[in-house]
Amino acid sequence: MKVAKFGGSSVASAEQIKKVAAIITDDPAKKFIVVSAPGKRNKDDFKITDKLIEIANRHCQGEPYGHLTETIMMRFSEILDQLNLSSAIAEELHQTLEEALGSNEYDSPKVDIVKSLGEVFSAKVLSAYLTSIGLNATYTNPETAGIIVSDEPGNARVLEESFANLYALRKNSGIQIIPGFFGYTKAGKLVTFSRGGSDITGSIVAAGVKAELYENFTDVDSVFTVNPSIVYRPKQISTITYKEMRELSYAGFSVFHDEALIPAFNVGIPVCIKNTNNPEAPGTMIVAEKEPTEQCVVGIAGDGGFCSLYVSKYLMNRELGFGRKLLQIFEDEHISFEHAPSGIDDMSVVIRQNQFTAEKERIILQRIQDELNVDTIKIHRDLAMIMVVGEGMISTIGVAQKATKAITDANVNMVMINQGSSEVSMMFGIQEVDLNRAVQSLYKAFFE
Ligand SMILES: Nc1ncnc2c1ncn2[C@@H]1O[C@H](COP(=O)(O)OP(=O)(O)O)[C@@H](O)[C@H]1O
Ligand SMILES: N[C@@H](CC(=O)OP(=O)(O)O)C(=O)O
Repeated sequence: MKVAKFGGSSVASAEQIKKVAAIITDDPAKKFIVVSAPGKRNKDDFKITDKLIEIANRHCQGEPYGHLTETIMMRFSEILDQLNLSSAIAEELHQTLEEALGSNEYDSPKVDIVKSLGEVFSAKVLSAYLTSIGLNATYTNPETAGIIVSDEPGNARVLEESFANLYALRKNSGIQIIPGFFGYTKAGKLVTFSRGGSDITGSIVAAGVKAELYENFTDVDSVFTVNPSIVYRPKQISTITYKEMRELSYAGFSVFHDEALIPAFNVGIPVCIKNTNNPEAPGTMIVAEKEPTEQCVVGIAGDGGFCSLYVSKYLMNRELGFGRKLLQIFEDEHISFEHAPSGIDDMSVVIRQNQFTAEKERIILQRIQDELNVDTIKIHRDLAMIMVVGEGMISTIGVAQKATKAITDANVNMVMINQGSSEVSMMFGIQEVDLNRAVQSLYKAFFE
């Protein structure tokens, strides 16, 4: 039995939903279907989730949002109309949205309820359509399915008991359609995962029902060795390990959420990335282990939006607790760090720039001066991190040399180099403006 997740691009229009229905009809093993909210129909289009977030924000700030509700209603009405389904689902969406918005007060749990509606109604549309073509399909809410999550609005984590709850769904007959992207706390509050989180729901469901395979349907034939918006028609990856994929997803391969691997990995379920628009293509298999190949680098990813705080202090290495005290300051300010490369007398803390508001920066710099008595503090802004990833690179001669040469050939300055402790990646910090040039040069060096 398989779990299939269809992303926003796969349910963006009636035409796409018909392709999804054909894929489900063709494979009776697909018993659990997870769907995202309708996404972009072309590159200039909008995602329903973005509009819902804008509605919630405008509502909280007392700004008009009627035109956005209208836009969402039009998209759903058009889909329903073209699938010959009753418009009742669109009316229900309108009513649910108004109820979720309720009072004028800013209330973050309500934002999550509003954000989830794209997935809820996408799942309702798909189950109605599958039923209309004669399949036994039922809409299953994550609460009924037993997906229990932590109370972290917009950034939920799955709780262990979910898996046993989901296993119980196996006894139900027919095809169960589950909206992705959210779960419920033990107290019954709806909380969403981070953006792109329907991939996480798919993985949780696959782990819970002990599926033989988790298929993640999107709009590309495979995971490519590099983001296709940076390199034209890059090489495809046929097999990749969980470890490699997690590093690459984290570093910018937006095709699959980096938090979506662990649930499936923990119970040994392989994941396959496939194309709704070309289901015949074999896709990319994500597995626990693979045969070593001569080419140890499997992919190159890069992402911007980082900044780094560098401190140096003579004899830092001999000062007991220095690193802990520095990181404690970030923790006290509720800032999580991404990397913390260090030397004998210096240490950098790399964080996501959007966490580093002017106020936080002032407090952190002040505390470092007052409490740690450092010699130097420097902030590097607008950084990008590039990850060169591949199992086996730790025992392959010349990978670092090839990578640094490629970055140098692109005339890009390296602000930071870090051989990840994971042993499957090498990280380079560069200025964000240089990202595409550096990635293109690395691609050429490793894959052309
Ligand atoms: N290395 C990569 N391989 C394949 N696709 C990638 C990669 N990096 C980024 N992408 C982008 O990810 C997109 C698919 O993810 P996403 O837009 O979230 O799809 P969905 O709507 O199915 O959830 C692709 O269209 C592609 O532009
Ligand atoms: N709709 C949500 C969740 C999701 O996973 O979407 P997609 O499959 O389109 O990336 C979002 O936009 O974040």
